[in-house]
Amino acid sequence: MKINIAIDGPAGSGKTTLGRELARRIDYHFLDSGLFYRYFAKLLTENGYNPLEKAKVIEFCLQKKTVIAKDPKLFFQKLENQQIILSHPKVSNLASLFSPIQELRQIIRELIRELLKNKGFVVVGRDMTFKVLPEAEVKIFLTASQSKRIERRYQQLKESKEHLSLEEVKKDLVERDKRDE
Ligand SMILES: Nc1ncnc2c1ncn2[C@@H]1O[C@H](COP(=O)(O)OP(=O)(O)OP(=O)(O)O)[C@@H](O)[C@H]1O
Ligand SMILES: Nc1ccn([C@H]2C[C@H](O)[C@@H](COP(=O)(O)O)O2)c(=O)n1
Repeated sequence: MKINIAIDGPAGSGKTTLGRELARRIDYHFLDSGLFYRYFAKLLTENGYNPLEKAKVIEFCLQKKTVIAKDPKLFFQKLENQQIILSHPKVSNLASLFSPIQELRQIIRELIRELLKNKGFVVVGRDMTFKVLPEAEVKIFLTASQSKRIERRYQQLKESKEHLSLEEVKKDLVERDKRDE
């Protein structure tokens, strides 16, 4: 019988690295909740919404959630196809503008719970073990010191095309830690 495994922890703690590898080894689906926030933020922006128009944003996202829940396979395919674009720091910035909207967070949490009900997922994200999937059969909380995580993120970006200075990486990660508190 399959179960769900939730991995939580701050930015740069290694959730994605561990989650992907674990899912590969035990032949589970891997789900990165951060991609959901990024997907919605990108879609909202492309459709002309801004985070100040809260009511409109919520209405749009509720509609999208219903459509996605009807055909999860198509949605997973879209996330897979858009992975590189969604991982871009520009999309990360968009996500951080929309993700403080509590109602949007609730919509995404409900969507994730709906998609995970058939089990067999390794899911990663910063509120996975206590807000989204508190009943997950296995819960892992990863952490590392802030300075280690800054160093890792800096190296990670250095290896990609999106090279940022150590100061920029530090500022971004410290801000993200504050938002996640
Ligand atoms: N245990 C580890 N030791 C050293 N480096 C690691 C370790 N785990 C992950 N890393 C490296 O740290 C970087 C960040 O890891 P990863 O993307 O998995 O973190 P994350 O928690 O998913 O971050 P975010 O929440 O920002 O998406 C990657 O370059 C990864 O290779
Ligand atoms: N469980 C989650 C996952 C992500 N977010 C927010 C935080 C960021 O603003 C954005 C992108 O996350 P990332 O892909 O960088 O991990 O989504 C969240 O609030 N809860």
